[in-house]
Amino acid sequence: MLFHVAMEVNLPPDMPKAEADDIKAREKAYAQALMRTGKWPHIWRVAGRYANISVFDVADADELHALLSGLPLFPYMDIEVTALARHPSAI
Ligand SMILES: O=C(O)C[C@H]1C=CC(=O)O1
Repeated sequence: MLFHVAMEVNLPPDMPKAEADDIKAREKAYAQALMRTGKWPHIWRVAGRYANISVFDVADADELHALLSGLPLFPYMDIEVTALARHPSAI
């Protein structure tokens, strides 16, 4: 099942740089591990914002929630999820 996921990151401006760098490094490792499994096949930076548009390919919304809530940056993200269904005109 495919989901369109929009993530916006809002790190506190007063977070120490070392802490922010550590979370970002753990986030990258977590995200790339999921990409290698095929569960996170697309990620695009939203130009001009600390945000991304992603596509997840998972069994259901419960699996998606488990993966998203495991993101190291999850406590600092606003996330919008849209379930995708096959378009009748798609070939
Ligand atoms: O940079 C981001 O968009 C946030 C997050 C999502 C994947 C990743 O590596 O970082």
